[in-house]
Amino acid sequence: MLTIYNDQHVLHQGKVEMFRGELVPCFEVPARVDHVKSELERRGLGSLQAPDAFDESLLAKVHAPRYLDFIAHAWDEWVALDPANATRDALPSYWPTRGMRSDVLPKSFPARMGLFSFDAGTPLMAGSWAAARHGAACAWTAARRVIGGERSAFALTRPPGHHAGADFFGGYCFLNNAAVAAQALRDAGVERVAVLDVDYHHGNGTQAIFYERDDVHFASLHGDPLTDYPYYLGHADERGAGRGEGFNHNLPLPRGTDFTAWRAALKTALARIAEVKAGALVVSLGVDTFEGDPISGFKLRSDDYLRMGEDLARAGLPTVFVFEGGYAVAEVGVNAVNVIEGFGQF
Ligand SMILES: NCCCNCCCCCC(O)(O)C(F)(F)F
Ligand SMILES: [Zn+2]
Repeated sequence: MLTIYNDQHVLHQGKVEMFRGELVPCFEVPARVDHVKSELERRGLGSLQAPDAFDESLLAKVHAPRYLDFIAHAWDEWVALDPANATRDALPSYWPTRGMRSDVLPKSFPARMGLFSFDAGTPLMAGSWAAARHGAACAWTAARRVIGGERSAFALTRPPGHHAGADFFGGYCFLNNAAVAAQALRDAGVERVAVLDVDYHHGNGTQAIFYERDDVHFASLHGDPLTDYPYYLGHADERGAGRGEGFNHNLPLPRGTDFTAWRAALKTALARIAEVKAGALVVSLGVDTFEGDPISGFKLRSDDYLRMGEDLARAGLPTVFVFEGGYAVAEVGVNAVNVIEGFGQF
């Protein structure tokens, strides 16, 4: 399978994140992508390409212009506040909640950090924008290769994207790579695109971006939001709104879910994707469903990812894989590439 690789991902390397009430070293580290890349190369699974030159205006098809403008200049504003900030990651501290306003753009940079985010676990640093922007270019390029006739393509990138909404970052995500890929497929004339999110965490950003649309069907298997991040979206009763009614499909699963139960949910999600007659598939490929993942709660084992790849191939759709989560760093390469291998062998 063709892989489009974001060689600028190393520019994004957070120092700390807020986790269970204290600042801890970031889980979302460059080594995650390095392990996947070296495993792809070790198995000789297809070539690695750089992304095509990317027209940034494409981002405005899934993200709000005022958000893009903020993110693109956030680091410079952070350092302009205080030169000492150049040695610190930018993190939000205040957020608008119920009954407060988000239509007015505050002058305060810290206030805008909170307006455009939903957690304190997503540090922003000097190279974050460049890494995220190049990652979106990878997802867009992977979609273009599939439009051009490739059966599948893999956007190997970080930071991840599925928690990023039209105008907010969070969950280690700034730009929604899967949404960029889905929109690229739509722009190329695919009548209806399915986004299938297999990351442990619900893709709240992707759901929100397409929630009122019937041309992109969103399906997600994830840890039940009653107990798991992102907590405030991802319930089974969220079925879409307006034209989008019926084109959102959440399958929350309890902590401790093993592959047998997980695979049954995947079958249900794929059956619905066939029913809505999707012409192409974007997979938000997170492998934090792994039993050894430090921040997640499912019990999938490494060989299960081969089966997952085979099941995804059986859907018989042109497929764009976009790398999302997975924090058991030693095994993330084997687990992610097992999906790619399983898909390709089928
Ligand atoms: N007590 C729970 C703390 C949760 N901290 C944030 C978890 C973010 C997960 C990110 C991800 O894995 O969904 C992505 F794919 F986006 F990278
Ligand atoms: Zn995740």
